[in-house]
Amino acid sequence: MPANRLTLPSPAKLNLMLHILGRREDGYHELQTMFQFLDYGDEITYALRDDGVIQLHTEFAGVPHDSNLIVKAAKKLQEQSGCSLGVDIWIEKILPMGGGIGGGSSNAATTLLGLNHLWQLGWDEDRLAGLGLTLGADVPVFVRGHAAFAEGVGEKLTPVDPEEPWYLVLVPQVSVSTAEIFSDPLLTRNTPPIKVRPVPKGNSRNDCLPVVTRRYPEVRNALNLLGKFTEAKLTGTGSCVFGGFPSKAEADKVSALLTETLTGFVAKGSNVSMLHRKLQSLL
Ligand SMILES: C[C@@](CO)(OP(=O)(O)O)[C@H](O)COP(=O)(O)OP(=O)(O)OC[C@H]1O[C@@H](n2ccc(N)nc2=O)[C@H](O)[C@@H]1O
Ligand SMILES: Nc1ncnc2c1ncn2[C@@H]1O[C@H](COP(=O)(O)OP(=O)(O)O)[C@@H](O)[C@H]1O
Repeated sequence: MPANRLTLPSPAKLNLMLHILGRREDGYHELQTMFQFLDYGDEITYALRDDGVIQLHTEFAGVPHDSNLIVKAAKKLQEQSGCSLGVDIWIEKILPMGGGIGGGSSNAATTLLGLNHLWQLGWDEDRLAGLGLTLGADVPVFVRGHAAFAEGVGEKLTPVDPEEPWYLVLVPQVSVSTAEIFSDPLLTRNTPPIKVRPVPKGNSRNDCLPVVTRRYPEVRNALNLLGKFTEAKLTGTGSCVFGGFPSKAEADKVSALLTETLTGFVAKGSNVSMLHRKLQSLL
């Protein structure tokens, strides 16, 4: 008997570097970025319904039910698969919104994989990633579940295996809109593409950083404080900043000093997402 209830993790991601190569005719930007997952994230529970209704029971401040990426992902999958089943959904949300750690995209990907399992659709990963891309540029990497060098708008993925340090992630109390940063006239949009693989060391810049720090003093402050202990970087379009440490103890030590005044958390970097590790254990 297949389970009629499923609880799955929905991990965060970091952009270890992010270069902006240019702007396409549709306004989207061509990127080169490196994604790695964190063993840290939300937890989503799905319970099967046989009446076709899709109901998210957890309320999100500022996000109407039908605009939630969890609901959008479920509805699209239901429509495109012609499935007559429905689902009740609850989420324990710990990932900050607008933090550049991909919470919304991750929730959408977890929902696609979770419902593919619960509704027994048998879709393969290519098909799920294709549907995911229509929900957001970052969804495919969460569907694939392996750390990746990404090109295009983030959909051309090459699996990579960077080191897996412990990270201290600081969460400045501001929500940064991705669209706002990409529409800033001062954004660097002409970084030459990296053509050799693996990506040579010294390419860890994030082209969004100058624009984000100019607009958000809170992010500048977090980068300065963390930068006293390790190389401090911005993930995605922010607001979160992060730094790597060789052990949990060292990350915890710096965390104890900085989280007196700032919000943050410590988590292990991971090249195989915890969602995929959990799904593997169900098979
Ligand atoms: C740049 C990244 C790096 O991971 O930023 P974060 O959002 O994670 O900070 C992502 O690719 C973001 O992906 P995602 O958050 O899914 O973006 P989307 O919802 O698809 O796009 C939001 C808006 O940002 C702009 N946008 C997004 C991605 C891109 N490559 N070029 C763009 O110009 C577009 O104006 C778009 O309408
Ligand atoms: N399930 C969801 N989780 C988080 N944000 C969501 C979700 N559904 C819709 N959103 C919207 O998407 C925006 C971007 O969210 P998120 O992916 O967390 O940020 P980022 O891409 O900066 O990491 C939020 O500000 C919110 O309005």
